[in-house]
Amino acid sequence: MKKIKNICCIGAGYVGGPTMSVIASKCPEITVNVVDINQKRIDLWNHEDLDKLPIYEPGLKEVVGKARGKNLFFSTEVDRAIDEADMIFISVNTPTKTYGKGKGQAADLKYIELCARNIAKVAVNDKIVVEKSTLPVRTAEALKSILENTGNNVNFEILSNPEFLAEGTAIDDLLDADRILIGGADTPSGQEAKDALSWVYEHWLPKERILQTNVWSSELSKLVANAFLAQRVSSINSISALCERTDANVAEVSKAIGYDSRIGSRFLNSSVGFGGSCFQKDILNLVYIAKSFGLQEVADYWEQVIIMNDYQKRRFADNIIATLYNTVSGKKIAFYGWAFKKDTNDTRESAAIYVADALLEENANIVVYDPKVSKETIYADLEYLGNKSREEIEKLVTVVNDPIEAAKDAHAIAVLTEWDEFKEYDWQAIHDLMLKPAFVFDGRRILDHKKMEALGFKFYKIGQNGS
Ligand SMILES: NC(=O)C1=CN([C@@H]2O[C@H](COP(=O)(O)OP(=O)(O)OC[C@H]3O[C@@H](n4cnc5c(N)ncnc54)[C@H](O)[C@@H]3O)[C@@H](O)[C@H]2O)C=CC1
Ligand SMILES: O=C(O)[C@H]1O[C@H](OP(=O)(O)OP(=O)(O)OC[C@H]2O[C@@H](n3ccc(=O)[nH]c3=O)[C@H](O)[C@@H]2O)[C@H](O)[C@@H](O)[C@@H]1O
Repeated sequence: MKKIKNICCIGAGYVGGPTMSVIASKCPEITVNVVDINQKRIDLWNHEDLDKLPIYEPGLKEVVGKARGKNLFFSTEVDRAIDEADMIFISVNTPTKTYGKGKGQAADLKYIELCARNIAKVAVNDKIVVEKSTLPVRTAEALKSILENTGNNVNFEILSNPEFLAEGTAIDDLLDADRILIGGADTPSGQEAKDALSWVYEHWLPKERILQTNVWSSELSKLVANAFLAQRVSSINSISALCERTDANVAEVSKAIGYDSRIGSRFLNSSVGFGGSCFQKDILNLVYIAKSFGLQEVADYWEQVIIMNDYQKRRFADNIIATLYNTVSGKKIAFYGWAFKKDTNDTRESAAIYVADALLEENANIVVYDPKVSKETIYADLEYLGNKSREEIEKLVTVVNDPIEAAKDAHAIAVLTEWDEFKEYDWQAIHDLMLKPAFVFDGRRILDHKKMEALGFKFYKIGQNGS
């Protein structure tokens, strides 16, 4: 069996960085080069202070600290890394297209294509090329065509190996993955490539968890896994609206249905809406693919997951406005949390951005506190939406490093991320500092209804009326 000696990963982002760090730490005999065109990002990966890594992920700095400089290297020398590698992972971003055909739905594959052309140009010996990025089903076909038509007559074996890690738990997810999915061609060289990649993962995972399939099943399974997960969140969020009208409690409903082993209890936490760089992007991609094959009903079915998520974010913002006597103009509203979930500094598609946008439309003054997100990121997120100028945003939105300061003289607090520290605050002290009546809108269901009411708050929790 072919034993891989040198791996190159193109793309040092939320997936490339942690994934390759774990591979390097578990496979000391393999040299792993993680390369990126973003010099600033690479400099941070190489920062001597491990607290300055470009990504915050529990356990990441320990893994990087163990392997970096030994068999794990971060650099911008893309061509050299491609040349030296037997196996090349492509882990670049695949955002939703913002222009042209498929705008707003299809995946933008320009970065993938650039990688393929670069690999083809540089490679002078056979390579296994692994799709790590999430891609539309049948992308491997396009990759193969580019590699074979622009390459130096070497053999490229293409595998699909989608990543299932979740941010905030990336290291644990990688170390103890439920499964590893490897799609490849059903030919002797395809089988050899699949076995070579399986061997890498077998350094720390039992063989039974490594699934081999054809390429198309693997590519499609990644989109389907995210669609099913997001669908569960939208399903329970749709029920949260019904709970608020009927005095049912969404947590009790989740628990009651989750006890059914066919349904299962995970991923049934009602919230202000799912965020993150992938759920929406991947479902839109699935919708686009279904439409492109003329499967309109299939497309409509999955699009509803996004529609429900948008509804949930809007509903949360509308409830704040309605509860604050139908006007938030000039009122100070503190946001606790900006990241799309706890334990990450990632804010892509975070519900907080959309709730803020809706309140800014009503001229609210927003003060944000998030333990891991920078001021610049928050401003950039709002600017990216394009509804307000940078100047207007800076006038209406303040970012602070202290949750108590955020609460001072606020009309309301909205909890947008489920950071553990929010549960530990001295909420009595916070209440004392706020204007009265002091409103708290819990979009993450992390605070106790009875306690908050006993402290004097007017307390609103997604999916639940009263205690
Ligand atoms: N973020 C997540 O939790 C997960 C993401 N994925 C998928 O993994 C892929 C990557 O996602 P992230 O790591 O979050 O993206 P990211 O945006 O954090 O990182 C991508 C990196 O690729 C680099 N890059 C782009 N084109 C390049 C090129 N031609 N040469 C060298 N570097 C280049 C960018 O500079 C960037 O640093 C996406 O397809 C995503 O859908 C899959 C599972 C989980
Ligand atoms: O392809 C990807 O990018 C990844 O997308 C998700 O991972 P991630 O987005 O990092 O985080 P999740 O834990 O899935 O949370 C996504 C969003 O749903 C929300 N959520 C999740 C679970 C839940 O019960 N309720 C809920 O509102 C979270 O707060 C968050 O905003 C998947 O869980 C990963 O398996 C996948 O690899």
